[in-house]
Amino acid sequence: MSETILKAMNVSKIYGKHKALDKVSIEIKRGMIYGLIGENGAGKSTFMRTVMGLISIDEGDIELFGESSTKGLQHARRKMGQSIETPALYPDLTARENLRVQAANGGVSEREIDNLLRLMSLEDTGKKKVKNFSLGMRQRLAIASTLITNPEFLILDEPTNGLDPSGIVEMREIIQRLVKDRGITVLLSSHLLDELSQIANHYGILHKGKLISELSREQLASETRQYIELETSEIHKAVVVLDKMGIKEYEVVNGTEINIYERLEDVASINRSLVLANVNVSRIGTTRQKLEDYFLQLTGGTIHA
Ligand SMILES: Nc1ncnc2c1ncn2[C@@H]1O[C@H](COP(=O)(O)OP(=O)(O)OP(=O)(O)O)[C@@H](O)[C@H]1O
Repeated sequence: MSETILKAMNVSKIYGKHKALDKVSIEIKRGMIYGLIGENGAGKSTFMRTVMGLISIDEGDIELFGESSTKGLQHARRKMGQSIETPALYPDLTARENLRVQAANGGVSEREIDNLLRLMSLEDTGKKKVKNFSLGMRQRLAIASTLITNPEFLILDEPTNGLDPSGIVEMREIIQRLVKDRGITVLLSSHLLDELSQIANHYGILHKGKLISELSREQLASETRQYIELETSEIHKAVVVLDKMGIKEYEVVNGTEINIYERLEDVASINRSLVLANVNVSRIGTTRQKLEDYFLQLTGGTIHA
């Protein structure tokens, strides 16, 4: 069993009469990229702030790297980095100069700064000043500055928010690289499940302060899997045709239904083959349960993006 990095147990946070977090329990193990998904106001930032110790909790317990005492947590938080409240970037300095300023207290070498610039795909920014950076570049530099202290656990609040599609892809690759190259465990948030599903390998769904579901990547994939639904009164004949077509990933659901999990784009030719073999097809079509539909189904609401 891999090491537990964060264990939040029944954490509640109340603002006045509003319960921003309601008994939230989350466990994050080393190497996970844990995606916290929820619409605006669901409590994502509040949860991240409690983990970082930026705000106090009203109920529950937080354990980090096995530490839960006040002193132990203080110590554990030194192994963490976060993008919730990052040091300001200096607009008139270059990426390298900014990192030098952040590194001044930490005794970080130029070589490590080189590594960080490379890791964040900022190595070619040369003399360009931060004020002329794109939002994506600025966000990557902000993450680089949190990496100066060499954290083992990184918390990123909506890291892809506001980025254009290519910036999103770049950020995704960088986060995956951080996990692969440096073994950093990551907790990140988004209000788009579709977006998170491409980065994270574990998901927690927050809704109105409550954690309503937790899933692994595999569970999410099977919950939202796309397939062809075939309805026929002649299941046995249909199976023979599918086998002949070399289709292996299918499931006979009951006496009249087969789910086909491959060749989703081939509905027409599957239908043709069945009909040519005199199979009586009453219905055939693709079910596409998109991730956002799944999210809405769970939360029973609308997303305010
Ligand atoms: N300092 C505060 N005082 C009062 N209420 C607050 C405070 N901070 C957050 N809240 C409320 O707590 C709830 C959760 O906010 P939070 O920022 O954690 O949501 P979120 O899921 O991160 O959403 P967003 O993506 O909009 O930041 C919201 O209803 C918000 O208005």
